[in-house]
Amino acid sequence: MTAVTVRVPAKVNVQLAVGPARPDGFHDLANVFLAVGLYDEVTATPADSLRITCSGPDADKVPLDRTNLAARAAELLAARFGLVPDVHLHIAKDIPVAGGMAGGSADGAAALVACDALWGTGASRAELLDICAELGSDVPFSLVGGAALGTGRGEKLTPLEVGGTFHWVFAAADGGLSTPAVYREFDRLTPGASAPSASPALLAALRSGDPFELAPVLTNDLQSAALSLRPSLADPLAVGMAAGALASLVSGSGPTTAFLAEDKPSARKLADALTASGTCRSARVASSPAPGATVVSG
Ligand SMILES: C[C@@](CO)(OP(=O)(O)O)[C@H](O)COP(=O)(O)OP(=O)(O)OC[C@H]1O[C@@H](n2ccc(N)nc2=O)[C@H](O)[C@@H]1O
Ligand SMILES: Nc1ncnc2c1ncn2[C@@H]1O[C@H](COP(=O)(O)OP(=O)(O)O)[C@@H](O)[C@H]1O
Repeated sequence: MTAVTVRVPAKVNVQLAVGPARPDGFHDLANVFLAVGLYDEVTATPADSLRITCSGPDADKVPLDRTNLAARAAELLAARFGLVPDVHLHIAKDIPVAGGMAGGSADGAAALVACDALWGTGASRAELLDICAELGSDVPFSLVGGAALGTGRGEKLTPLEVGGTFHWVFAAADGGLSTPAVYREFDRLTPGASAPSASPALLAALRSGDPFELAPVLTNDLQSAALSLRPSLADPLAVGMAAGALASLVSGSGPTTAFLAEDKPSARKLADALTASGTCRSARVASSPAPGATVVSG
């Protein structure tokens, strides 16, 4: 095989319930992930050494060294199967970088699937999920996609049923937000956070597929922390509501903001209003759920 390309989705957290900091520095979560149809593609080709390249509007913000999650994925898979990770991984990036949409996690999961296919390692699903969890808390979800409840630090997944298609707008912001910094701000703002649990109303709304049922139960415990670090995020959130969003929230640790729309035409109108408002860098329409990391060629 000469090249394998894997397509992998972004995510939005439709519920992000955060507990107190654990002794290991992580937070226990009830993290309801929904994969959305904004995609990166990772192409693996044989090479003399491990090399990362990246294209796309945000490419200059992506590290091309061994800290890139795609590179780490190749190294971990190779180590497990006694191989040398000589591979060129090209990332065609469309997911906002450091935007709270798990773009780096997506590339880690995609690189893992691509290298597994290129090298013929034949890793089991359980082995792949194990490596994903080692790469980062959000990486297992990027592998499976769809919708899932993540517990522990978000890496222990239970698949969830989604009864229909939800239409979203995602407004990218200038500059990223550091995930550890947002969790630290959450700790400062929320002394005595209680143990997180999934909301039955939220799970029922996902099953219903009805955006009017989902809108009032969307929650993100990191939103106040993201707004505290970046108060200007209140502007796109307000513009989106005024322009007819059923709900608006910060995506994960931000600073991307997410808007739930009634249907696709409403989402397009909402995206136009957000773009025209000048309160965001760009606004994109996407629907959910979306499949996890999938080989698309090779
Ligand atoms: C907040 C969330 C919501 O899905 O994602 P983003 O919105 O940033 O994409 C995740 O919890 C981010 O997951 P991920 O980005 O994979 O985090 P990791 O690499 O595992 O950890 C990075 C750092 O985030 C903090 N962290 C992460 C997960 C967790 N449950 N508790 C934490 O406190 C820790 O400071 C950790 O050192
Ligand atoms: N493949 C990758 N794509 C983007 N960022 C990456 C990647 N690998 C490592 N990173 C690092 O991870 C940080 C967080 O990026 P990202 O995963 O896009 O955001 P978030 O954690 O908010 O979802 C980036 O600032 C970058 O330093």
